[in-house]
Amino acid sequence: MDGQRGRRVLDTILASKRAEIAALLVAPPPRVIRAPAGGVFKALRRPEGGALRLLAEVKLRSPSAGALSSVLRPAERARRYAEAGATMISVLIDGPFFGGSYDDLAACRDALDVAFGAARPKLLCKEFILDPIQLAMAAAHGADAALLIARITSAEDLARLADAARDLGIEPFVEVTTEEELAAAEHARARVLGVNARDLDTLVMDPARAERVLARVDPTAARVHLSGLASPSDVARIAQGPADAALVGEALMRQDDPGPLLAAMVTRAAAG
Ligand SMILES: O=C(O)c1ccccc1NCC(=O)[C@H](O)[C@H](O)COP(=O)(O)O
Repeated sequence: MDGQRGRRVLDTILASKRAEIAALLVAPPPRVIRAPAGGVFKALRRPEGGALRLLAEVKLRSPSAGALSSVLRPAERARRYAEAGATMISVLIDGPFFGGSYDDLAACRDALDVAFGAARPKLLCKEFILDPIQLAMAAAHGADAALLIARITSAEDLARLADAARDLGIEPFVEVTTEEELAAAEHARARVLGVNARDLDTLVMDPARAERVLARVDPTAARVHLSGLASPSDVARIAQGPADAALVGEALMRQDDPGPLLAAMVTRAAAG
């Protein structure tokens, strides 16, 4: 995909978010509140000599891939991810571009609570967050952590949003692409840091740049590789580097039953 198109996609997503935020600010608050679990940082840290943690994503479609599998409903897919060994489940809640919703997040949380109780994987709300009202929605619908994308905010707004997330008891999971964005994440005191191999302005994958930026993240943080992993051997390659965890979306979403592929990835995450 060319760079111009990527920038247009991100700009269109952000324009749609601003309209959604305006509507959320005048809507009644959600009626059911689901308390966050805490412990996200610890869950994502890789023990000395231990296995890379895996995060599995629910995204029904994406601007780069188009439609993905919808055979399993999000809650059933989240349950399969948990059974196959995911430490965290990321739920894309954007509707217009990714086919998700806050209701999907709540359904995943309720299903995981029933099936696994306190041993359930943590839940990440993946959204283009520009305003604290979106964090309140994420918390109410069952998130333990919320994605904050350094590319789409100023450093000061990123720090304010990270504080607002902590005030709600959810972990700010800050996504960066470049060294400059890493500095903004550090200013926001993020301790869970994702480095995206996909540049959101161009939608182009650059694993070498992701590896370079990840190597510069404070080693006391939970360091997460994001995007572009398609196979167990891709996971094994990341497991040999400094990352604590890696997130897999599209490759799992291409599977009607993601269990076998995720289980094979979990095996290679341990073996390196
Ligand atoms: O996935 C996209 O096309 C996309 C477009 C614009 C903004 C964000 C986008 N994706 C978010 C992500 O980076 C991924 O969902 C996530 O890291 C998983 O990546 P993958 O395993 O490559 O699906």
